[in-house]
Amino acid sequence: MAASEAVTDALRELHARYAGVRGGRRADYIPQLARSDPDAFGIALVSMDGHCYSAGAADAAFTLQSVSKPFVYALALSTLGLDEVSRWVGAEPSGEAFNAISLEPRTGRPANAMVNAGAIVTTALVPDRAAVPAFTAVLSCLSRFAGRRLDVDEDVYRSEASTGDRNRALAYLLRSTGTLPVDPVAAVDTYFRQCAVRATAVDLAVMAATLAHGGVNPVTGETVVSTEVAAQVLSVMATCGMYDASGEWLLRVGLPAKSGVSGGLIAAGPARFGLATYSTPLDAAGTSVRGSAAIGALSERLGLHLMRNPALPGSTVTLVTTADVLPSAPSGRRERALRERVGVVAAQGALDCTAAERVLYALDETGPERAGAVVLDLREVTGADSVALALLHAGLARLAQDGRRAAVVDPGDRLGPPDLVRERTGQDLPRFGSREEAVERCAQAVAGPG
Ligand SMILES: NC(=O)CC[C@H](N)C(=O)O
Repeated sequence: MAASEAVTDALRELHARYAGVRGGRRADYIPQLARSDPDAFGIALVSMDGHCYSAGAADAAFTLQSVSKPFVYALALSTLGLDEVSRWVGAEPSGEAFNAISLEPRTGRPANAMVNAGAIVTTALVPDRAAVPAFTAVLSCLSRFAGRRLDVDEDVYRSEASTGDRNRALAYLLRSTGTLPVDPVAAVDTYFRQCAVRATAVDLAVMAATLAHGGVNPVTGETVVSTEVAAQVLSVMATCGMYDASGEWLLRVGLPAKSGVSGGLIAAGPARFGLATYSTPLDAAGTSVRGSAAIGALSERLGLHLMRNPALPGSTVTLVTTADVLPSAPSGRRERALRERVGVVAAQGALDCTAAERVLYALDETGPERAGAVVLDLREVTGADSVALALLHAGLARLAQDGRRAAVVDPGDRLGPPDLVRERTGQDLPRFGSREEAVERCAQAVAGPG
């Protein structure tokens, strides 16, 4: 491993830059957390291919605390669906601290699943069965996100259970408004256990990467939750994950994230990376000071801000021209004139909706005055998602309606099976193995009989 060490070097550089930052205070309302090492600082990054990079104390274990909340929300969503979960817990930023004693005025629901009140309800929604008690389901879900068997830090659990009256008070308040479906004592106990689950920054980065990867753990390959649920969780993390600092965080860092009072912090770059840090001194919102500085810098350095993510220009269409200018064009006048009326468009890479629009626009650029027929060369296309395919098929159908002939160079069947193409485009689209063959046939067709 040498070349990819450059990624590790970037993390080491950030680690060195922020390790000396002194601000913030460790949480001490859970007495055991005040015993943590304030100097321990770890950073981890996991790619969508499951490659792990880290710097500093990325293997030091600590308790998840509120970082557990999005994953248990994912479990509740997977079990009950968004509509049922939303009957119990909202999805609006509260603008308040994580432990605020406040519920939605009209419904009595907690504002969202990231604040304590909402997380207690979310945990209470996890079915508690004799065969699979609620906490067993929670621990197994968190473990699948992490890709290894996690366990509970019993000291931290006992420390919070013996001092957590504010959360118990919240649970009783919830039951009084009819928004806690189970016994408050049991609900809070499961919630405290979930908060005391132990993991490392590397584990957290794998968990964040699983959300960023549409619910599939990129290290183990296991589908932990559906793509829909992963997107729902990331949405709530983006608007509510940092409590009363969520708006500012989205503005500056631009990533769905979740903080915890034990010093853990995760952020997810959808389809890009899972990021995590560990450092215990916290700011006023309960976020790790070094962690937020490091993840903010990493987002900036890697260009991860969700709203500043332009598609690379010109990376789809590699050629828009008429066949008469291609190197293989014959010298005869008549042949050249016929080939002038054949447009050629070549595309490359993976096609999504943005790329498909570029291809369709390029097809139009070759006609109709200049070219009567068009050859679409898809040999360098590596794949197309269903949205791109639907757009391409519809575009080819429109071309046919306009009376333009089309042919594709598509030996890899990137356009989909011929039956589907026929159904969607309303024609038997001629397919060729080489561009030259396609151009020749189109030129003959444009010339017409004789
Ligand atoms: N922000 C947090 O990490 C809070 C979690 C902690 N267990 C609590 O309920 O107070």
